[in-house]
Amino acid sequence: MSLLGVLPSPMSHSAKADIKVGTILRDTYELTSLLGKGGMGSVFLARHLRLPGKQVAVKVLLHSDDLTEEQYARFRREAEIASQLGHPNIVEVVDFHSLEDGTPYLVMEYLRGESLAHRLRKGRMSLREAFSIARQMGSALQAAHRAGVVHRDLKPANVHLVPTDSEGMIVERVKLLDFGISKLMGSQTLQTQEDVLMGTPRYMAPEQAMGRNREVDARSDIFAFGCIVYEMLCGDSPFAGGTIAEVVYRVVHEQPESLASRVPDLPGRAVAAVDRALAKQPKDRYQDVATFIAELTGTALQSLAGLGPDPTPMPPRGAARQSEPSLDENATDATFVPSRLDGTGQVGALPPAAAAALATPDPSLEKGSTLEAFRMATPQPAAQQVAPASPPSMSVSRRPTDMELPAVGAAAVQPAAPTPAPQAQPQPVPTPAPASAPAGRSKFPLIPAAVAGVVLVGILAVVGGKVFKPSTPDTPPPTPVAETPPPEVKPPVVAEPTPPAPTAPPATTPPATTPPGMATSDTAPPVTTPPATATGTTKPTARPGKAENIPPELREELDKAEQALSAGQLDDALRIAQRTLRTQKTEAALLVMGRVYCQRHDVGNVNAQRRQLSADGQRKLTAYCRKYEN
Ligand SMILES: Nc1ncnc2c1ncn2[C@@H]1O[C@H](COP(=O)(O)OP(=O)(O)OP(=O)(O)O)[C@@H](O)[C@H]1O
Repeated sequence: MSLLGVLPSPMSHSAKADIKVGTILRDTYELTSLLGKGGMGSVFLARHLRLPGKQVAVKVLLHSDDLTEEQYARFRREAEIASQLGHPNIVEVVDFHSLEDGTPYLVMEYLRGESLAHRLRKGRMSLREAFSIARQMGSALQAAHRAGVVHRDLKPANVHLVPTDSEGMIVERVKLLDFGISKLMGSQTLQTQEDVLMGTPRYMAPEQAMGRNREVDARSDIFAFGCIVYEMLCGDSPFAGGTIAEVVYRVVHEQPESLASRVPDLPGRAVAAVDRALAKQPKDRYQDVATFIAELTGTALQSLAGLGPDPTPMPPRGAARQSEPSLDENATDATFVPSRLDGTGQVGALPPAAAAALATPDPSLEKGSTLEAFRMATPQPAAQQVAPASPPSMSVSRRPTDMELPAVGAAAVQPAAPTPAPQAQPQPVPTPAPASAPAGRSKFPLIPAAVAGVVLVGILAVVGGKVFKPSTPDTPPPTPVAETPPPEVKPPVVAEPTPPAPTAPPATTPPATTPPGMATSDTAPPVTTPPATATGTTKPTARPGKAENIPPELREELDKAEQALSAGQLDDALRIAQRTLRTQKTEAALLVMGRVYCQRHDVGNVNAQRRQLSADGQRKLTAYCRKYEN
């Protein structure tokens, strides 16, 4: 059953009020505090009422009485994509449901720690720390791209740094968030329509800033990734400052100040890699994330993903109608989502204040979101960002400049073939419309018009030459921060022909013991055809009716997962088992995961695993879980 099976049709959503702290969703999740508000909804910390001690983050779609199909599709997509990618560096989605009134919500793992955006307020990072984060991001992005998904809204706010226990040390695990506007490669759904601005201007690739959404592919993510690496290494984003129009202009036309002049002690290799990632033309950028990471850090990105059959990309969902933009009134540093240049008069229909914001450089935007230009020009309520409830303070000290990392000799991942982008076509110059907003189109009529205006400005800038003279960014010199050892990139476990990802370090190997109540044969039982996954995709499934054919290197990984489980290292067991699923879906991996969830009393996930098991596997899991009841 698809995640959407539980939801009513979009048109039936009728929530009349914002959800409040204290609300209990479906007798299961009690909202305990507000974590923040984004463009799509509010994110709450919540506790699971039947699993004492289990905390989750619940994202509830706001204003669902005004919900358009596009917004609904975006929300649904976020849930589906994150749950199906199942990568240790991508936030885990554990549930998706709707309130009695139809308001959809999605339940994610609760991420402690802080966003990369928050971290970057302290200034630039050491090379070592930046590389560690970049490698983990790269691993997640590579998995997404291989699954046919382009994120399209990579920015520091969507990268979370989670302090994690590993092998007796605290390391930081990167988690990528917010697949809300991601695009399935080759899909022609709403997300690929032309002439709309989607993403966050400061991190948008030129083709994206121009609204050429059919040209957006994995290489657009690489551009955004390059912007983030630039910012980590020098403390400022490459295209920051000024109005939205100026940012768009710079993204499309101007080279940012070279990292070499801003941070002279950076290795030339890193400078060159970032320069190439930021190339204006997709064909001049890296064609895949693995090559970018290899050239940036000097060490190839490793992944199990190349070992087995590629996961089947999720089929595009029914194309939802392109309609209202989905910027929420409370969006903070939010993402632009579609506002059409459809000749309805919305193009360029800027309210005077927004038009002024486009034309006038605003130095106060140096550090903030480009969206803030509109917020300042339009009477929007202040955005809310609420600090997480008692985030553990993670004192990760950095080392003094550590400009060269030793290369870990490792086999390069065979890069996935990039999706070729169509040749850029000259864009027609839209005719500016009168500066008045059409009434009654939206609850927040100014923002869509303003967003559409940005696209117009971007296109005008591209086609008509230098429309705006951007102000010279007044950037303070980077402050070298002497800090500490960031999370190490762990030495890989070599598995032939391709070693596993360095972002998911293998568990230390405890003595192999059989887990309590689990026969050894549980790890590779004969299986029958498992039912379709909860999300209805066609990932490789275990073979029916005979023992699984598991390659030796995968078997080795599964053994490690078993050993970690029996040693009580649940995180490691889960991570290793999940990692193997990216190569081949096996009953053994599903059983390891199911048993981890049993021990954690995570009923929802136990059931999710159970549904994918053979009858025999289900029996074994049930027997095992009995021991952990109560
Ligand atoms: N799983 C999570 N655990 C902890 N905090 C989270 C989680 N998901 C989101 N948040 C926090 O909730 C806030 C809102 O997040 P959300 O993804 O809705 O919006 P956003 O990314 O800020 O905006 P937009 O979606 O418009 O780009 C952010 O501060 C984010 O860090």
